[in-house]
Amino acid sequence: MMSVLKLKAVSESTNSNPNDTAKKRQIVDLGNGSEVIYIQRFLSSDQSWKWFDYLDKQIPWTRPTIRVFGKCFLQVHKALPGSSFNSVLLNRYKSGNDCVGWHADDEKVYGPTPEIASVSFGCEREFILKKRPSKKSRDGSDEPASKRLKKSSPGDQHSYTLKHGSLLVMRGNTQRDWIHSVPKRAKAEATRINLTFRLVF
Ligand SMILES: O=C(O)CCC(=O)C(=O)O
Ligand SMILES: [Fe+2]
Repeated sequence: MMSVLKLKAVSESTNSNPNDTAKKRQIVDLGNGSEVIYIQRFLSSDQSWKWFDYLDKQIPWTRPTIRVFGKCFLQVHKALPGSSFNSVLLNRYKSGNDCVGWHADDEKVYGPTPEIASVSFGCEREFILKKRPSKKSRDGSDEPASKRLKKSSPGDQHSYTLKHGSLLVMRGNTQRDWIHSVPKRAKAEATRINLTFRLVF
């Protein structure tokens, strides 16, 4: 499913204005140590279209997902002091028919509390986070799943429209307690490219 590709550092600057970025930063506390940060205008529209064109044309999109190790060429950590990333996964959604099903990025290589920073280019798509339907709840109670399901509340699902040039970060216990997806959207005709920065141990 994935291939490894070496990519040279191509740019050190993002053109993002730190004051503007700070204004638009939304931090959502999902509870129990899970947190999401969303910055709608992380990159300017022009800069984001340059990235889109570069990635769309230069990456050999023979597979839907490509993993790149090494130096991250977009300085995402500037917006996230204290965070570090050493790999980036590239996803291309040719149209609204391409999607990612419910999953958590909880593989052992990402450690116990993975931080995942996702930058989006091109067509807007919906990103949904949903509380993980676990067999045994993480808060210590072990009621059957049927009972817990009835307790689900609107706070158990969060949806973001990932805009061109936006940054969404999942951190803390988000991969342990939540799952996420990018569902099919019949109306989304254009291509979306998404980069997810991760720290692989
Ligand atoms: O395309 C996205 O925004 C999310 C992709 C994703 O969940 C993943 O690569 O693990
Ligand atoms: Fe994911």
